[in-house]
Amino acid sequence: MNTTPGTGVPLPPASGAWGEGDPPGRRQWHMWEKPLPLEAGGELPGVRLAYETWGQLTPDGSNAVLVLHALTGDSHVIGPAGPGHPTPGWWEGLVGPGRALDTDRWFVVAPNVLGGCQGSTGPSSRRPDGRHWGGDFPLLTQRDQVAAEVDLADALGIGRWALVIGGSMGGMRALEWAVSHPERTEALLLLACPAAASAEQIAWADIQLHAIRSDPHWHGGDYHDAGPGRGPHAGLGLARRLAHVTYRSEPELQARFGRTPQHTEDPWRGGRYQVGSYLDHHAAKLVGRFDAGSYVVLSEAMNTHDIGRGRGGTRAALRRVTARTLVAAVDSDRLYPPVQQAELAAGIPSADRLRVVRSPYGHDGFLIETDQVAALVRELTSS
Ligand SMILES: CC(=O)SCCNC(=O)CCNC(=O)[C@H](O)C(C)(C)COP(=O)(O)OP(=O)(O)OC[C@H]1O[C@@H](n2cnc3c(N)ncnc32)[C@H](O)[C@@H]1OP(=O)(O)O
Ligand SMILES: N[C@@H](CCO)C(=O)O
Repeated sequence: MNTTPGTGVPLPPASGAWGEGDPPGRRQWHMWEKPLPLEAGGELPGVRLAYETWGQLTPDGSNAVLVLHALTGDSHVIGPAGPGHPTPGWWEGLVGPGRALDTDRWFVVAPNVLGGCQGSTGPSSRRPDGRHWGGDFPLLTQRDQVAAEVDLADALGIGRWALVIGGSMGGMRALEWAVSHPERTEALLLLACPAAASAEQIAWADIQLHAIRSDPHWHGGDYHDAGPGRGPHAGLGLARRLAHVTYRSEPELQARFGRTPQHTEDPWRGGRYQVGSYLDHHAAKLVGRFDAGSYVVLSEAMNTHDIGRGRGGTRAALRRVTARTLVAAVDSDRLYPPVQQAELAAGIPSADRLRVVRSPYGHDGFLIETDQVAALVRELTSS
């Protein structure tokens, strides 16, 4: 078995690893019958969205909740790792019987984002002619991704979501839902996301894109047929290392790792500090479960995020939202700082005051502080 050097984490085969195959489990697929028209022009044929659901849809369709994942998430909100699900659920504490999104009450739907690599159409998927999309996969925007999710909602018979919830990239799509389809979004919970990607967010993403594209195994994105274990793994690993630092806070890293060497390694003689080893670990885990092409497509899509584009600017766009809304910031988030969520809370007429998730963990706080997120869900769904 090929493994990421020095980690033992298995590398995916370059071909057939993502976006294809129908592993057993709860995952289902929705196929678009027509090509999806894209905001940047052109269209995407053969679109499919992978999704998972929990609970039962009521006959009037009024209890549906849409959960939207972040950059490297997937449809597997809860449940163990298994075939097709390399990680256990990423919001385990939030969804299930007796939890804030109580599946005895709510019908919870979680799609894998368009452009992703866990069942939905993305660069590692095959085009109608059988070749991988690779570097020919078109530029997507959040609006395209939401348009694909609208078709899924229609297919499931959901005319209006009782709640749309998302953090980070998922929050961008949740916002896009509420702005483009206010009549279909009854309540909205936005976590750690902006109205538009800022210069700094674009800058961090650009550096990550450079890391991937400068990997000699990138081949312009056409590496999916390169053979088992071949792909821009080093570039993707670099991108994840950098991103992961932005996902955490400086005080957390300092308190947790300080200047401590990793076990018996000596940083003065080529060994690693603990924090370097920690980043190596997260890089290797991502390389083992995620497609670099999807990472590029989704990062570029996040860079296009600007809720006011073509809508008379951010303030005018936010005024379209009619959903009962809560916006929450993570107090230590240096990637999507609270000032961005304050702008959302102030600009959405139906939003209550900005809520703050207290966490030492930085941006990842929206994934880690599930008790605080659960309290916000309960507040929003009890009224
Ligand atoms: C919606 C979505 O975003 S879905 C995708 C979410 N999941 C991911 O992004 C996976 C990457 N992980 C993360 O982003 C974060 O780990 C979270 C948010 C999921 C969880 O955060 P935390 O619970 O604080 O985990 P933390 O960052 O401390 O990482 C723990 C891991 O680091 C490892 N680790 C800790 N210190 C070191 C070290 N010195 N050297 C090597 N590995 C280390 C631990 O062994 C543990 O490994 P494991 O996850 O394989 O069991
Ligand atoms: N850990 C999250 C952070 C981005 O919000 C992810 O990988 O999706």
